[in-house]
Amino acid sequence: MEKTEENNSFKVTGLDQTSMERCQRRWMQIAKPLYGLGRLEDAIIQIAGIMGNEKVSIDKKALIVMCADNGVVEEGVSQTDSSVTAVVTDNFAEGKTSACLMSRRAGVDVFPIDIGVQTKTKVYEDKVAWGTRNMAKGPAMSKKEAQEAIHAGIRAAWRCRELGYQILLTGEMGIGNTTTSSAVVSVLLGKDPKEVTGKGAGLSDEGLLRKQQVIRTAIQRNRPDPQDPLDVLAKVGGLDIGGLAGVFLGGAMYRIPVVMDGFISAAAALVACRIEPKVSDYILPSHLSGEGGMSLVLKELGKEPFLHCGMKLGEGTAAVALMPLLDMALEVYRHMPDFDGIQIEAYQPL
Ligand SMILES: O=C(O)c1ccc[n+]([C@@H]2O[C@H](COP(=O)([O-])O)[C@@H](O)[C@H]2O)c1
Ligand SMILES: Cc1cc2nc[nH]c2cc1C
Repeated sequence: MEKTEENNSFKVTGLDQTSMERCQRRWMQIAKPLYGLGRLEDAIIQIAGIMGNEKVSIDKKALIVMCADNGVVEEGVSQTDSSVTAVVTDNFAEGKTSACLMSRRAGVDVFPIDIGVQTKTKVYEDKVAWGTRNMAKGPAMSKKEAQEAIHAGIRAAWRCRELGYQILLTGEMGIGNTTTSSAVVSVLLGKDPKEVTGKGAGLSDEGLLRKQQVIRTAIQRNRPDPQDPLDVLAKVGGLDIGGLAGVFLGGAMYRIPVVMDGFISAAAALVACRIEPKVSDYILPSHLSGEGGMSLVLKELGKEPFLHCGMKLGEGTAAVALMPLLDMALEVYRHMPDFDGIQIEAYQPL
């Protein structure tokens, strides 16, 4: 990525070690088997390091859903056509999506953003373009558009911080975005499209072969530079991926934990970490999406998913699904007696 004034403003500092040590000490004092809550304990320690406070709180949770269309859909890479993006985006406005319903149960507030749907929608608009161009024929976006998408994501993170949100969850809606995500991951990890591409929202075996070939063509035609994440995002990515990369960057800049969702969100996290590697400290994974190269991205980012449910719905659903687990771990962290407390109770008459 070129060194511009804007790039230099991605200021990310490290985790607060003192808060992490205090948090770890508290976990060790709690009257339970040592490391009994496993990686849920690590997650709370990580959040303490991000917040700079061992008194961890993630009561206010925001799911940011980036909605956008992808020009490559005209190549027949998805089982539905692009009009579905706008329909589902509008359903977000009415709370009628899987992510909205799950969020209602998990105490998460949902913020859908139209960053690039090809028609007018009913959700908050921060449109960089009316969809991207077909990457099989030329670059999906200009570098400026890719940069603007990232900045829209940073703005969304900033607005959430201003509203007092303590954890950000990433979600997206965009027909064709498993194709763009596969292309981005293929280039950034140096893998053949075959290794990272899955059936998305439900392609046939034949459709999958076509999708892999379209991705191969797009990469050959545009020759994105694997050393330049912005170039990769612009040429074979999408506005939703760019927006989510911005949310990851913004979360790290404003010291708010950001939860990764599925494959599209993982591709965005990869872009953000290639722009600024320190962003990785601020990312919590949620699940192992059944889609394509998810495990390769998780490995590259050094993240172990918490959930292995075979989910691949997108919208932020798996990030939301992780919230009750974190809330339960926090309940123990905050309220469980420590070993001393238990000893005192043991002397009470039965
Ligand atoms: O998150 C995932 O891993 C995931 C995997 C497969 C499909 N999706 C969702 O399905 C849509 C993209 O599927 P497709 O086949 O049109 O690329 C998009 O709106 C995503 O939210 C999401
Ligand atoms: C109906 C539908 C809902 C979705 N939500 C996320 N991706 C989606 C794809 C389809 C096709």
